[in-house]
Amino acid sequence: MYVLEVENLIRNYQKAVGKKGKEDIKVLKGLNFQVEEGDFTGIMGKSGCGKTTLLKVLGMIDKQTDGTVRFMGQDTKGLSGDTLADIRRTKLGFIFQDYYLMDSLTVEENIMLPMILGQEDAQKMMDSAKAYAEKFQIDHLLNKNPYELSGGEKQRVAICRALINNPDLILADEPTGNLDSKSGKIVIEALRTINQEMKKTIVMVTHDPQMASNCRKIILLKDGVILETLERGEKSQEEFYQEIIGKMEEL
Ligand SMILES: Nc1ncnc2c1ncn2[C@@H]1O[C@H](COP(=O)(O)OP(=O)(O)OP(=O)(O)O)[C@@H](O)[C@H]1O
Repeated sequence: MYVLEVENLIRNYQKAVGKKGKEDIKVLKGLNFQVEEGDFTGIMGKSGCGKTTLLKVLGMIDKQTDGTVRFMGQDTKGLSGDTLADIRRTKLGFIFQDYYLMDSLTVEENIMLPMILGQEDAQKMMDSAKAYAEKFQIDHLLNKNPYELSGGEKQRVAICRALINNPDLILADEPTGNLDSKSGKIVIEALRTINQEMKKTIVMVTHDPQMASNCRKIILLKDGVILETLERGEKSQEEFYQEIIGKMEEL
């Protein structure tokens, strides 16, 4: 089963030229790929090549200019804003570099937020939040506010929030980008657990080859097209890391 099917995906932005003119900036120039259920797919490429743009379209935060994105077999093109918002809240989990936690809420409330918006039963929400917090060793922080936490702890809160509705797909944009290497390792370990134990499908943007070597597959973007897709296959993580480093020179 494909979680995502992307066909001829094009995303242009418009730039003002002179007083009245407009010019297209072509960012994604016709991408084709699929993400299978259970995949852990990385997206890599130079700064400005369109990684975040792609993740936003896959996460239905942004719309493509042309082409097709099917999520769980459904073409997202004709869906209303409300339907897209429902899909984002119930079927997708987002993890961002900057965490996007609400400082005015406790850690527990932050984790429960997608369920609160869905008006779920209070006890069910608290039980789920506690279970995920225990799984990622932040249960002792449930009554604190995000501003009292380290970056690595914040990102684990964001991971729990991303999982709380049992989504079909997790989208992560540079999830270790703001973390030191020790916290980054804890976060990537959490993502591996989510993928391998919980069988969640993950698409992760990263510029870090060490992070990327945890993926099963890597899409390399260059100049708005897919330069190559790397498969880990039977390679060890170290061998895959070396392959990624080699390919990065071509980006
Ligand atoms: N809303 C927008 N309007 C116009 N141009 C945009 C907009 N968003 C992004 N761009 C441009 O599109 C290109 C791709 O941006 P994007 O953020 O997707 O790149 P990226 O690969 O994620 O970069 P980085 O690794 O630096 O985060 C860049 O040239 C950027 O300036």
